[in-house]
Amino acid sequence: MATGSSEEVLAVDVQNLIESLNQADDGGAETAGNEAEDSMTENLPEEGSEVDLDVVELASTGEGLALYKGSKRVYIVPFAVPGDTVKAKIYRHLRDENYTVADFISVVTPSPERDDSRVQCKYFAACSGCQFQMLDYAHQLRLKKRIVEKAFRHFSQLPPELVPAIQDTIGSPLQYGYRTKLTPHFDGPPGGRRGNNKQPFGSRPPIGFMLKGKRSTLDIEDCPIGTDAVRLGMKRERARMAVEYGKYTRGATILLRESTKRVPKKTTTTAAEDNSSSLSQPPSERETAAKDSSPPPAAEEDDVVRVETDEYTDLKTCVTDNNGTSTEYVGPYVFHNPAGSFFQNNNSILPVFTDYIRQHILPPSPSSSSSPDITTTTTSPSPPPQIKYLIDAYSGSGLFTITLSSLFPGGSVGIDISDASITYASRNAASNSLLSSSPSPNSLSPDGGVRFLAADANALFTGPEVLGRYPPDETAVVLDPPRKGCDAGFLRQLLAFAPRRVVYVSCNVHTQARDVGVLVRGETAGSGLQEDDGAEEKGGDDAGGKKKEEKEKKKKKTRYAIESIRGFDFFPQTGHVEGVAVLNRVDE
Ligand SMILES: C[S@@+](CC[C@H](N)C(=O)[O-])C[C@H]1O[C@@H](n2cnc3c(N)ncnc32)[C@H](O)[C@@H]1O
Repeated sequence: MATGSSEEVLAVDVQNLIESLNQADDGGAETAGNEAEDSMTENLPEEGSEVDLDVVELASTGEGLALYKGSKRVYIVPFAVPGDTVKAKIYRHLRDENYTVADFISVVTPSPERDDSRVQCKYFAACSGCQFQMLDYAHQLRLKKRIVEKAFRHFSQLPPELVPAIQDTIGSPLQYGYRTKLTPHFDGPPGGRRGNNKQPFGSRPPIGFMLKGKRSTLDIEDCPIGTDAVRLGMKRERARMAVEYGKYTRGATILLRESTKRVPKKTTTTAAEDNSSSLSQPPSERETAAKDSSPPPAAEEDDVVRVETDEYTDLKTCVTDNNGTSTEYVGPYVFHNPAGSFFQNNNSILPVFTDYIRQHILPPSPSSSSSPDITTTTTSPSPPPQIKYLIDAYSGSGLFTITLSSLFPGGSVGIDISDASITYASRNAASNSLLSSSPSPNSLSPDGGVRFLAADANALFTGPEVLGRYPPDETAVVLDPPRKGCDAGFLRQLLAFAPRRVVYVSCNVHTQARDVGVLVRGETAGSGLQEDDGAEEKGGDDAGGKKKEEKEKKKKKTRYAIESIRGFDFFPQTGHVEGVAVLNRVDE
């Protein structure tokens, strides 16, 4: 079970529910372990039978946790919310995992929170996505706040006093029609083993998403969380497959990625053209339209969705070529991306989200904060130095590096393991007039510009570039790793580097909580760095004294305090939430 995986998250929720049931029980002395054993020896309903279950909790994976006839065994049932009584079919009793998995059949008595008229998708309760559709949106946001709370309670391994109250989840402006990327798939023809099956399909295979709880694909005509352009793309791809299915001998995933061509209605000076546009200006004060060098949409007029505003017309199309380019606008910035590589999937929330990161990447000014600045040492009356440098680890095609760069006069560097994303990141910096004046495209020199490096994030700490050139006291780091989080080596090196401020963004709040726990507990700065042999100390001269002082400093523990944590709803109708944790180095 990988840390922060759905299986682990579910297992933790089940265990906590069993413990709370035990505590509520009169005979509370019984342990969760005993209870689990009892639940396996009790008469369990037969696999395949249908039973009524009372849903008492919502797991952080989006499923309901239910009980059967007063027993304390936990049943996992999807598409159900606390307060529901549902009819479910027992799928499997999992002895090791200590729970039973069941398929949802129907609602017997609805929870007061449930209103099925809210459901906008005809595949609800069959497709594995979008389990929250029956809930009011405000309620979905409250549930996501709770998911973040539980993640930090159970996965950070921090005492409660070190975790501030989780703030309210910021909602998505669009709650349907928001996903700029969908990837329906189809399976290969039956009867063959991977790769060896050369038989063509006899008819168009089902194209869609996984059936909930099954290893088969549900044919999906339309997906209402997709944007209009993506939904049109889905229709077009299904029509193409109805003709071309015979060409395929294997299963495949179809890329549907929205791309925007922005056509201004009146001439505006672009940031790229305006030489007076200063890097230190916030984007709101720059001219609006960033230079768009994207090609015009090649699609037929029928495949173009037009979105009109006072200033421009957006022509939205759907890219299906993984090696193609997609273009998105976030506020005044334009981003070109390799269509098959990572870019955030909900464009509607990105202006709100990137503004929030802009507001929090630097410490609050003393006048705007009632609490003392915890990065200021208590013994020194002098204010801490200004933060001038930004490191964007796991930068993708530069979303944060570019939207934050005007706050960092010293310079910004983004690093990502994907060559394609970094090639586009440099192009995006140019399109937004932010390229460094330094001639070498891979140079990290902090000269006020924006730089990108195609490498593993650990490379930040292995060369002299960042360690030598980005003073930790004047550097902020934004982290946005993939779902599995940061690796232990990266966190150790980050602690050794000890930047003043860290903003950790993640689409998996469980691995985020784990990693934030590591940063808050801290490690000895300098661990992993080469130790000196202490020869100079023996002389007891000035140089020796300095060396000793230096060594003492290295031994100091670097740790962080959490300033704030909150979720952003990038994924309405689902149980997923994007977390943002803001951390300050604690100087002791
Ligand atoms: C969640 S995405 C974030 C991208 C970007 N911050 C954004 O919002 O568009 C995670 C990124 O981490 C990159 N990545 C994965 N493993 C990495 C590693 N070991 N070192 C550097 N980047 C990595 C992926 O290529 C991907 O672009």
